[in-house]
Amino acid sequence: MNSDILKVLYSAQDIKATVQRLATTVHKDYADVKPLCVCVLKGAVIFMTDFIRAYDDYLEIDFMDVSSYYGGTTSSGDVRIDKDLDTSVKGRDVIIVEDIVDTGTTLKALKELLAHRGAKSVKIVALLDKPTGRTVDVKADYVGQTVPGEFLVGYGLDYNGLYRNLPYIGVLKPEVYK
Ligand SMILES: O=P(O)(O)OC[C@H]1O[C@H](OP(=O)(O)OP(=O)(O)O)[C@H](O)[C@@H]1O
Ligand code: HPA
Ligand SMILES: [Mg+2]
Repeated sequence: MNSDILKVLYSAQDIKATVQRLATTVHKDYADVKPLCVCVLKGAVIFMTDFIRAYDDYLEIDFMDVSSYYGGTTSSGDVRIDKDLDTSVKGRDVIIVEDIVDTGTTLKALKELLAHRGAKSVKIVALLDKPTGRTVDVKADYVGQTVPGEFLVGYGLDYNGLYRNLPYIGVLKPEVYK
């Protein structure tokens, strides 16, 4: 699996420091509230589990499965809800926890949906932001790292369902998907 990686962008240690910084920054804005952290399956699952443990205060969690990629390296532009939340977001301060903002399709749709359902506030914490990929107008409120326009894998990010379990984030060798 490691031999499929062209270069490592963020080591496990880099990611740990980034996640801790994000949790501390986000917490400052939620000092008096118990936010509902919504993990966007499956990519954000690794980030979410580390983020909530670095967040040293009351919070609740829930999960939503939204897909727009269907296994490839380019977005289809459509978003499909495969698993909905169990929790009502009405009146809640929601933090969407996402691994990467690329075209922005997933997060724009999700943010609008949760606001429409009556969330008191909806903010986005994204471990990675790939601004060169953006095709729709959406911005994460908290960003861990801004990344170049390459296809990344590891720490939750997949190619064809694989590489999510890499402890680091790296660039896949183009010959793997070409
Ligand atoms: O900004 P976008 O262009 O929408 O891309 C970002 C989304 O794409 C990936 O998820 P994907 O839909 O591939 O599903 P997964 O999380 O199950 O890997 C990634 O985890 C983000 O959720
Ligand atoms: O760079 C990426 N890697 C994996 N999944 C993704 N989904 C959007 N961008 C990416
Ligand atoms: Mg995802």
